[in-house]
Amino acid sequence: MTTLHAHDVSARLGGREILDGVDLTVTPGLVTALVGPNGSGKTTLLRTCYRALPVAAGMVTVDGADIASLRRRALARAVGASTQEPVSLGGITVRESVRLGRTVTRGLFEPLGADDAAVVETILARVGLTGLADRDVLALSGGERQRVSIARTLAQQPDVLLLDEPTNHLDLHQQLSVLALLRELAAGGLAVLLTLHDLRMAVEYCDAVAVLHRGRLVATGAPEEVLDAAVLREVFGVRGQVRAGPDGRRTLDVAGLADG
Ligand SMILES: Nc1ncnc2c1ncn2[C@@H]1O[C@H](COP(=O)(O)OP(=O)(O)OP(=O)(O)O)[C@@H](O)[C@H]1O
Repeated sequence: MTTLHAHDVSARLGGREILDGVDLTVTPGLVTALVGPNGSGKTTLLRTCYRALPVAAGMVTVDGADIASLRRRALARAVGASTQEPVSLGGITVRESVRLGRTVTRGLFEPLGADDAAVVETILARVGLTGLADRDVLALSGGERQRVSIARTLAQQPDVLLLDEPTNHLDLHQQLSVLALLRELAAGGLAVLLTLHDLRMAVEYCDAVAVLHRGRLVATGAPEEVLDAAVLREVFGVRGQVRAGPDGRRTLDVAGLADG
């Protein structure tokens, strides 16, 4: 099982410091939601964790190894990222797009075999894409494309799964099924970190939340511990609280905007 750590990570974009000394652990077996207001640095932090953006200071490690020094294929085996970038330019089918996830951990001339085809079919089925497998990726809705991006990352079979807003184009049924799939994968030992705007989803479906505010990680831990009235007010500007129901399920009640 593989743990990803961001150690005292700072990042700069356009000459501005976007992240400032972030320490975050992405633990195997848990689904961790990275939450925070617009512009707080969530996507930037995620990008440093899969080396799409170099850190200005600090280090990201997987099982103790600095990802800056990993070879491309070793990094792809350790860390997979589903981003908000378009899944491909088109002209390829959903199945072919998901197959691309198998190639990133291979050499250029290492052909895919029957095992790879079986993995692709299993993942297409798990993400509910079997019926769309022969469609051109450009002929899909936003939500369908989002699932292709997730499926392609899963096809990579990484130990740490990073997802940038994996549910933002999905209808409620698909949102819940993606979150259920992530929980299932985490139960199998994967470390999962996803950015999420929907705090209710984070509270109800994630094991842990990490709160970013103005480029700093202000709290991390179980949702009911982290999202207290003060954090909801000061970071998110709302009045609210996390409640535990009699069945043990957590819910987030938001009463309205915080004063001022
Ligand atoms: N290329 C860039 N150059 C300069 N600043 C940038 C660049 N990209 C992003 N930023 C700034 O970095 C900050 C953090 O952006 P980021 O996308 O990480 O935030 P976020 O928390 O993911 O936001 P959102 O919830 O709106 O998606 C924002 O203030 C944004 O304007």
